[in-house]
Amino acid sequence: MVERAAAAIDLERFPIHESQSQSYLALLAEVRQQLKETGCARLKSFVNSAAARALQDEVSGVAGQAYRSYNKVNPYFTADDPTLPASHPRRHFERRSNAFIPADSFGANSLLRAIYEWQPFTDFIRLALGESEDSFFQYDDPLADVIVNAVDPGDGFPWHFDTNTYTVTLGIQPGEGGGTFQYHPKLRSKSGENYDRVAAVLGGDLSGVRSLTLGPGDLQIFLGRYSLHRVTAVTGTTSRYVGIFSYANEPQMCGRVERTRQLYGRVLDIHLQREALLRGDTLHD
Ligand SMILES: O=C(O)CCC(=O)C(=O)O
Ligand SMILES: [Fe+2]
Repeated sequence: MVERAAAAIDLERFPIHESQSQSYLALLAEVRQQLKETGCARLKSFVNSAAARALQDEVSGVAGQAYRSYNKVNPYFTADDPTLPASHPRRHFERRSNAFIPADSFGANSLLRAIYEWQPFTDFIRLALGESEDSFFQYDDPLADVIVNAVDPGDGFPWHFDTNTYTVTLGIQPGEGGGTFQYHPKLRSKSGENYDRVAAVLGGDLSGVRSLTLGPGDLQIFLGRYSLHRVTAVTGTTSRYVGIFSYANEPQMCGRVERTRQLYGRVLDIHLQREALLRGDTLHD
């Protein structure tokens, strides 16, 4: 498993297995700089082309297991607030169609999982994000630790801020057309929502917006909590596949029961048990 990850990653350009080397430190500095400047770091062809093709085959083989859910969302995933003016960003709702291929589709033989499980990969992501060993853990959720976001032709993902601080994605299949990842770097910050500028982008002002297509094998580290972003509608006949690797700041973190049911259409014992632990009982509300 470990060897598969090492063989899949272009270690000449991205020597993430040699943490003491000069080139490792240079790579780390470069990624950190990109994150500081734009909130988004992209390592093009991080996975070599043979492995990228293998990932495409692997994901196509389990795409039928994707769970689809449809809803209307605002950029903050919050409920409508009729006390605000109609033009307020929190009242801007767009249709979101979402299909996640759950993590249990990627078992012990999965190359996508092998990359996620490779310790040098986790360490590199952790250091790039400036996290310490006691504040950075793989997500402990067998349905959600490593998943694929599958966007079918006609679908997209409207403007939003992520709930989590960062998202680590791996391009697998871009789709024929569309499916562009667009983001406005650092549109909001800890100190303010910047609603005026958010409203401008929602209204079509793309002047501060950057666009990129995540090619097969490209790795992206993105600080999605502060940068408004979307995926434009996919066109053509093939779906867009992006692997999503999840991490948490505490050990043993897994999804809440309600949210897991929304995203995957089912829950596992671990979700019920952890929630019971948190709540102290297993009674229904
Ligand atoms: O598919 C992508 O490139 C990003 C999706 C995204 O923004 C998200 O899952 O929050
Ligand atoms: Fe996002």
